[in-house]
Amino acid sequence: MTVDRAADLGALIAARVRDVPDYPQPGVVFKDITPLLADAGAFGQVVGAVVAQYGAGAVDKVAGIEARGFILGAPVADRAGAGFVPVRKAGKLPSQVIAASYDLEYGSATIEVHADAFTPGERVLIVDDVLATGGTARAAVELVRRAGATVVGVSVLLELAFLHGRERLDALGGVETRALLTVG
Ligand SMILES: O=P(O)(O)OC[C@H]1O[C@H](OP(=O)(O)OP(=O)(O)O)[C@H](O)[C@@H]1O
Ligand SMILES: Nc1ncnc2[nH]cnc12
Repeated sequence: MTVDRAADLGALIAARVRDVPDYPQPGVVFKDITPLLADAGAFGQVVGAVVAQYGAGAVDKVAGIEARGFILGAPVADRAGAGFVPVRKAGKLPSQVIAASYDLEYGSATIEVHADAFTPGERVLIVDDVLATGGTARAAVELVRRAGATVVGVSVLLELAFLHGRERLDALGGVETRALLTVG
């Protein structure tokens, strides 16, 4: 019997991510990952699946995007044998930063990384929970590249295809976008 592990994991994610209508504003269906995080088995499988996309040792740093990208990105970095770099919302990092601004499904924001977070040529995997319009991930790619490092990919738990984030990342060129589950 053939077991489709990707389909199994997709079904598990679909079962553990809760839709919250009209949050944080009317018309938005918010994808709440907290039930998945609270399930030890599901959380572990998700982290393992992202690590397996590239294999341990294939990336030097994992860049996790505040806030939910921290929750996934830090254990991915640990299991992949990589360092972790926090990509933070503006004004939170203490030392010299580089910044990028962007729009997302429900507003606009600025993210920052420390200017010395990456060594030129380092292989960086960007991790977040949701890819929606792609504004956040695109800004993160821009920051990593401006810091002189190489983006090997963007990995997310959940892609909202109807918001076309993947196309925005594809337009940058050289970015491999992977989602454990794509909806819409
Ligand atoms: O593809 P986009 O349209 O850019 O949207 C995706 C981003 O939106 C959410 O973050 P949010 O800014 O809500 O921050 P949070 O993780 O702190 O809740 C999510 O965690 C992604 O980072
Ligand atoms: N609908 C959504 N749910 C969760 N996070 C998001 N980020 C952008 N859009 C989102």
